[in-house]
Amino acid sequence: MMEILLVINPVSGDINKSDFLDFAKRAMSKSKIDYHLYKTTGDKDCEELDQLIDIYSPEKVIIAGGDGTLNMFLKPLIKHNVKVGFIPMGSANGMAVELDLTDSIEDLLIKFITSKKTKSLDVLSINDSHLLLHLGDIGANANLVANYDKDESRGMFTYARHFWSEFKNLKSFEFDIKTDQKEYERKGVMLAICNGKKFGTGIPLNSVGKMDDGLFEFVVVKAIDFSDLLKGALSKFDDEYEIENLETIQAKTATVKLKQPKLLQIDGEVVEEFTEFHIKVLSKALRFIQ
Ligand SMILES: Nc1ncnc2c1ncn2[C@@H]1O[C@H](COP(=O)(O)OP(=O)(O)OP(=O)(O)O)[C@@H](O)[C@H]1O
Repeated sequence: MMEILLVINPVSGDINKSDFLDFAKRAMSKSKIDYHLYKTTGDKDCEELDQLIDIYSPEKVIIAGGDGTLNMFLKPLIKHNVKVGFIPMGSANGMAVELDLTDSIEDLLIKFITSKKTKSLDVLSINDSHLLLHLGDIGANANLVANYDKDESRGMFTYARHFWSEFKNLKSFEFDIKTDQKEYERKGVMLAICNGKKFGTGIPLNSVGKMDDGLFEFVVVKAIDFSDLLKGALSKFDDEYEIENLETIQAKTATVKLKQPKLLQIDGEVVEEFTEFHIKVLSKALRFIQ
């Protein structure tokens, strides 16, 4: 059995990964680790990874890329029940905050190579076809991500430009949520689906989420004013802070119905428009290396 399959997204976050790759190759050769390297191409990567795991049966798959890169591989990672390490090298890296991956990328790699400990994380299944590890939403943020994706320029300035234009033009929309417990009729500018606590930019959107509790949370954002956003951004370091105008609804399963079709964004990637979707928890489905 092979020890490690290292997956690298060469384009994520506009970061050059050749130094990291050199470091990884040296570290693994020095430790006499049997490894295989896979660089993503942006085409059929998920199927490729599924086949590589079939062929090599690695004990661990370590993925270096952005949140979207990790999300893209959830299906085969869960199917093969392999141990997973994630090295955040994307532009926003919300997952890194959530998973507390604060060490340097080199230290993280060494930890993932050497550690035998794992923690199993829940994954959310949407309409039995899309998997969500961290956070999804419809409304303001999904539009923001879609417009940012279409823009040829990248980076924080471009993101900020889209951020302001999106949040200036917020329109609420109506939706019904039916959970395993209760039914809700709501209106808001954003409906977030959270497996964990943190929001992409560090805003503590949901304070009750745990990634291994068999539950997920909806956060209904009823209206955002700029002072709330500012407070949210400034409270990065203060987990106690919660933005007003938020309602949290916890569930094991749920169906969401929208009056009009809306874009759904999952782990930083825009999926498609939905008027109805169903969410369930795949309890402790992903074995994450600690
Ligand atoms: N070699 C490649 N060339 C172009 N695109 C790729 C390549 N490999 C992977 N991708 C694409 O990269 C995306 C995932 O990027 P990811 O979200 O991890 O990085 P990111 O830097 O956070 O992205 P963004 O800049 O959009 O926030 C997927 O859509 C995938 O198809």
